[in-house]
Amino acid sequence: MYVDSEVSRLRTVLLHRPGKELARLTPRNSGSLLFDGIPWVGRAQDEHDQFAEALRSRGVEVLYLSQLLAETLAVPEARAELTAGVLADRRLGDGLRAGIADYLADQPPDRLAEVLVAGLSHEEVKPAGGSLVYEMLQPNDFLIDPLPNLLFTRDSSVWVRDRVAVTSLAMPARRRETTLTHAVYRFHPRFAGSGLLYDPALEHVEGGDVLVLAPSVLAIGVGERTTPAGAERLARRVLAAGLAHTVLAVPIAQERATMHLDTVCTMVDADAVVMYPNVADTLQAWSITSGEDHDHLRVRPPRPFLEAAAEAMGIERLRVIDTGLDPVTAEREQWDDGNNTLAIAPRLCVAYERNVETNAQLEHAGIEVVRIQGSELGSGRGGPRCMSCPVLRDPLPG
Ligand SMILES: NC(=[NH2+])NCCC[C@H](N)C(=O)O
Repeated sequence: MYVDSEVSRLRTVLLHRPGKELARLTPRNSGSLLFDGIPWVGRAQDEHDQFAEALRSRGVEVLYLSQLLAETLAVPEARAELTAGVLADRRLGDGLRAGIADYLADQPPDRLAEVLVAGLSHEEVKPAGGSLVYEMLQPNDFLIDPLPNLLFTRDSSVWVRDRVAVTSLAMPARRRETTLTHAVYRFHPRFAGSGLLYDPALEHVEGGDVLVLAPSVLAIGVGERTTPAGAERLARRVLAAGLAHTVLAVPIAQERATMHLDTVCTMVDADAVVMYPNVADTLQAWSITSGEDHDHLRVRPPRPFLEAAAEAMGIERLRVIDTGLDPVTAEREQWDDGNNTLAIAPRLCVAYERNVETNAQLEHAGIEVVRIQGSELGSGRGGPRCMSCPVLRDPLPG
């Protein structure tokens, strides 16, 4: 497990193939569950399988979160922790809690994993003892909420070199995702001994905001999800552990369209990014380095992001692939995750095929684009980068 850049050869990636949790979305709950439409589940799965195949056929090992979770649940301590987590929900009441506890105790690991991801609705359980809560709920109410955004594995954990940061998700609909990743990284044999850099109890940081610009340089978007306090905490941890010498805090508009830094900027080469043209000239960065001792940080006032990044990365210039799009096309394609590419290697990235103009411009600039369908996957507002958590990349040649 090792990641020191956004672009060096990708070897292992963590994905989540969407399942029954998507079938829980309705027009009434999709807003609070952070989807802009009601995806066609079977087609979303096909699209996701194509995405996984595009990676596999290029030599990338694909790990599936559900499988890791089921294997993790074979460990009694992990099972106890994750079960206790959902039972602690204060909406339940004692009668229903006991009924759900009995139900969960009867499930084998793979079904339990499915319940933890897809949730549990009222009609699926019948508590043996009396429960006012159970009687008063409607058949389709959730007893355990579904996690449709687990698909975006980028956000619930992020690797910085050989350490993993289990993040602290800001939106209520996503908080429980990190109980799953936290358990997987601590209890699954594959990750035994991995050092935890961050945990969900800390200030909000989401993985979509974290870019490993170079082996010792991190950029952290601060906006709708990651708070200044979260960026500061992660910066302290990364600097103290010697995993970076500079962390850039990058303010982004606190809007749905730009919920993470990776919705406006992703790397496509060791010294190049594709960036939403409407922000390319205005993005700023505060730069954070270590002060005299561990407790002190040196925070420098904001400067243009591209300048601050190039300086920290020790390169003359961070190239922006100029998509040259008119503001309307740029806005449409940004909304559909045109800037949210996943690099498999330098100058080779995966992108949604629908962003025709952005992809054409990337190719024009010498970037090979592996196009995938995303009409259904994209209804959750996330592209190839959001849907992937790199676990192993080759070290970036120095
Ligand atoms: N890294 C990303 N850009 N992730 C996209 C997450 C989309 C998800 N529906 C949310 O609103 O949280």
